[in-house]
Amino acid sequence: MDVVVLGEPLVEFSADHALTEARTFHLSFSGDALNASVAAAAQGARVALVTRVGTDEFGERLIHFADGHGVDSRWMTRGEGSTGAYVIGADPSGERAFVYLRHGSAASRMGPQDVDRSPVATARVVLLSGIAAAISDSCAQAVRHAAAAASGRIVYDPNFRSRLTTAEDAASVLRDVAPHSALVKISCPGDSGPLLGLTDPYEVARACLRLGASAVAVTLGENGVLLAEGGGEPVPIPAFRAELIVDQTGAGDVLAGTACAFLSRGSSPADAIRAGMAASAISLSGRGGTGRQATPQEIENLLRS
Ligand SMILES: Nc1ncnc2c1ncn2[C@@H]1O[C@H](COP(=O)(O)OP(=O)(O)O)[C@@H](O)[C@H]1O
Ligand SMILES: O=C(O)C(=O)C[C@H](O)[C@H](O)COP(=O)(O)O
Repeated sequence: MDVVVLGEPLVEFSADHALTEARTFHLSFSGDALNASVAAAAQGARVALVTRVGTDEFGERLIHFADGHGVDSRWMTRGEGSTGAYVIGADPSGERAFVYLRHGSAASRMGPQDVDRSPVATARVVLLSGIAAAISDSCAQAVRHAAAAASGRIVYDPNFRSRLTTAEDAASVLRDVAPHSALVKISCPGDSGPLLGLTDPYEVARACLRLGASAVAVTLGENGVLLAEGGGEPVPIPAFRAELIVDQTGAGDVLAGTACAFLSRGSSPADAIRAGMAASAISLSGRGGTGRQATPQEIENLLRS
């Protein structure tokens, strides 16, 4: 495999109104692990998603969705617990409001044994996230186990979610996984504030290098990325101009998945991140994290522009 992603795909129900009033929901398929897997597969990488879904209809639909987007679903096993889901509403302030329906889900029952029976140890690049580590203690063990099994080939996205974990526990996973990471992608201030107590991107980059990551991409939304590699000074990379912004959800996941695809074929962290940034700018024109995939040609055109 070029890229293996460990985590929980989610069925997404989204509304254009506040959840206190919404009556109609749009169904799509998302979750950070699925968003990133689909983005990596769109670049031609051989991608496996390692997860569990329920034996319910939604589990079946998630597997079909992954298959249909070129993601190898052989390690999406079906078992006890329901398929993870979440509901998104538009808060009157414009902020997205999330309700998770994932407690005790099938994916939350994963553990180190799921890693052992997957291609993690032999994959070129393995994408792990703080969300995967946050959904249960056994999943946190699986993430740490995968980091050790693919040491030096890990891309890590802390993706802090205060509804799923504490800043203290999330920081502990970051400290444990960073030394195994070829690249840490951390959002500032969203992840860096709670996990590192830092909101200056330069300080965040240096702190992640000190934790042992080989390279760090500090994501700054429309302000792009600050990229740092061991030994060098951090370099700001401006965002590509998005032609159309429909939904920012999942932009970071698309960046991470696309960067994994490029790293797996030997690109430098800087080239991989630039490709990821191009893909995420294009993805903003689609709804949710899997609504719009950039083609390799579109990325090439944007990188040349
Ligand atoms: N409005 C935007 N215009 C252009 N690119 C964007 C915009 N928002 C996000 N991006 C791109 O997506 C990347 C990730 O977005 P960000 O919101 O920082 O994600 P996350 O917080 O999940 O890491 C950014 O670094 C940037 O390259
Ligand atoms: O909370 C979870 O478990 C999710 O997976 C939610 C989302 O699908 C993405 O993670 C979006 O995250 P951003 O890329 O930061 O917009």
